[in-house]
Amino acid sequence: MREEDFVAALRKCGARVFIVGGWVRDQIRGVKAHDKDYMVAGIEEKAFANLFPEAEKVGKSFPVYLVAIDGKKSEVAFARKERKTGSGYCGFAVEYDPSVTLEEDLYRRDTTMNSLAMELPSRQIHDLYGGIADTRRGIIRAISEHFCEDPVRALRAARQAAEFGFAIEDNTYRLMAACREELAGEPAERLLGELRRALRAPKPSVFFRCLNRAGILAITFPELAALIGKTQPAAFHPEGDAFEHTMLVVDKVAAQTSSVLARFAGLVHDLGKGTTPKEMEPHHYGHEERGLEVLTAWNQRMTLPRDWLQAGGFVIAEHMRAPLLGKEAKIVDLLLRIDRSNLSWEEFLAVIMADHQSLPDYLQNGEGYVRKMKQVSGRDCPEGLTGKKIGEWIRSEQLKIYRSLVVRSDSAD
Ligand SMILES: Nc1ccn([C@@H]2O[C@H](COP(=O)(O)OP(=O)(O)OP(=O)(O)O)[C@@H](O)[C@H]2O)c(=O)n1
Repeated sequence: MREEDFVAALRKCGARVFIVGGWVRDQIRGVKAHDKDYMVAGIEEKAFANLFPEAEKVGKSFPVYLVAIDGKKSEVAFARKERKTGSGYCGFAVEYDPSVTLEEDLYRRDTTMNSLAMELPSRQIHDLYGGIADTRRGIIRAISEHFCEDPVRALRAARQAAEFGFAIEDNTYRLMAACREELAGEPAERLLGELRRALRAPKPSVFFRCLNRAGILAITFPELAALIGKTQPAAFHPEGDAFEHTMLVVDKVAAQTSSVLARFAGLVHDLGKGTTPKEMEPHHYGHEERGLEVLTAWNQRMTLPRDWLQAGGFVIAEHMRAPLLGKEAKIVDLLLRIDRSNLSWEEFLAVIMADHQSLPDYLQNGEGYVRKMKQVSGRDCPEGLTGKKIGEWIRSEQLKIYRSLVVRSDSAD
């Protein structure tokens, strides 16, 4: 159905139709807007369903319909009011009868930039809370004290600050802080959803810094908050403590690759520094082992995506020794391990480079070396070898190949 037909049918029944939220905000930002969300006011649900029998009802606590408009399935919601009845994001009573007005619907939303509505067909923008000015000035501002009614809005604000390069104003920080208690009871998937989107941002560090400034990093991601104040040798880390170092690394990885997997691995590479005994600081001997324990505990707390867990664990275990190996046999083992990991070479090297600033030849050219080494096949082994002996022969052949390649690349200089 064409948008204009959808709108005309509703207006014939006396309803008003709006595009709301992120799409309108992104028009003002002048960036390619994502999917349109529609909101209708002044119509009974039954009348709507009769008008669009092909619309698919979704949403449990309040009706949202999926309607094919201009070739895309778009969400259509009814103007609604929300009343807090208990804790957490389920503790709401929702009212959505036809008497609910545009003003009431916009008031229950999170921030001014997300409260803009474009009425159709006139395309008039309703800006009740100064959302246009805030969007133009890059300011994230809660509409009212209702902000705290969904505590995950605190993470949304921090994530949108990272995504758009916007600043959160002071009173909104206060409201984010007020979400503290209820955040502890939020489902992990909602927090991880925001973390995933924050990791896609150009500078993911902004997300963690905003949470920290609001005093809620320790509630949401205590493993990262534990890095704050953990000192490091100044000669190697002029940037400051282990948290500052982690923020630097995650942003550097983000500058190299759009891979969320690599960015997560960068985020967690030094988690073990958060549990270094005070008397050992500024050194963090054994932080690789401790880091794996912290990641395991984080996973028990939140159930991380399996591929994040794998990539994070791999980088935690390898990041210190990977660029410092001397023995060829160890280098060959490492190169084969990297190849078997769930990170691509580009992803792994982006993290190591962000952490160490430079790469030895065996890492820089590692992918090519491994490609050649993997050509060795057990089928070519000398007759009479069996079982373990075949494995040993393959390894010694791979080592020979590695040695020949390294010599060649050295002499080519
Ligand atoms: N916790 C939430 C989630 C959403 N919204 C409102 O619902 C709209 C649509 O939400 P959603 O599509 O999740 O996000 P957007 O803000 O549209 O944009 P983005 O996906 O870029 O975050 C938001 O703009 C906001 O008005 C809200 O008030 N509180």
